[in-house]
Amino acid sequence: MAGSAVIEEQKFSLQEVLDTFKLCLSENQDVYVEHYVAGWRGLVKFMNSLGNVFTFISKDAVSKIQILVNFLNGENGSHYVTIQSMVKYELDNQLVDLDKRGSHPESGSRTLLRLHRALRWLELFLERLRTSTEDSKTSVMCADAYNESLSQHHPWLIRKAAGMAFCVLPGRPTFFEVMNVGGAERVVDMLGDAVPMISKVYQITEDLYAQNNLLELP
Ligand SMILES: CCCCCCCCCCCCC/C=C/[C@@H](O)[C@H](COP(=O)(O)O)NC(=O)CCCCCCCCCCCCCCC
Repeated sequence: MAGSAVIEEQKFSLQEVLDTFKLCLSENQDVYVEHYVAGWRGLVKFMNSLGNVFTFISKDAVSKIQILVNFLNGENGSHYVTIQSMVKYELDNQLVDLDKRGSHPESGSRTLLRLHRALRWLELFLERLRTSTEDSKTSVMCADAYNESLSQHHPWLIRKAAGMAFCVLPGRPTFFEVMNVGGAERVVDMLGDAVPMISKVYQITEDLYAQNNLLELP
């Protein structure tokens, strides 16, 4: 048993994780919640393999993933198959706290919005990684991507803690190794494939939330 766990760990590749985001889009450009959360699960697994410093970040991501999985497996699960159907169902049934937190503090819509904002960070970070050179610093790329996106939604204390976590990110060579995709050239190819996909999922979600005035959900 222990042996097979090790083999499984060896097989883990960021390529598979990012491929999950490809599965998110339906023919009609709806976004499947199941694959969206599976993508995040994989990312969290990757982040955990980088060290314990990231635990406070992964804990929050895991609890948000769990909220969405619970909806998906719950009695109203059929409404949670896509982000589009989830938003419609929750809005039609007044299941979202729109202005301030009240009786629905953990709606699917507000929970997914948090991951959606983090997806923008991921898109920016991966794009930086793709165009980086041997002497680029992952900590700087990560911080720049964060400051340009997610940090705007975080209070000072979280920004401080995130900044400290970035400082202990492994350097680019180790980072690429843990991704387990192959040499730098293969990583660049893989990212060239994955980033446009992630951008698309991000943009579709962003448009949906904007149309419904949900971008500032408390
Ligand atoms: C690999 C480096 C990992 C750097 C991760 C960068 C993101 C930094 C985010 C810091 C979040 C700190 C935790 C707390 C967050 C919450 O306050 C906050 C608001 O929630 P609330 O409205 O319910 O209170 N939550 C959030 O914004 C959601 C954050 C979700 C973060 C997920 C990060 C997963 C990172 C996956 C890394 C994968 C890297 C792959 C690159 C090849």
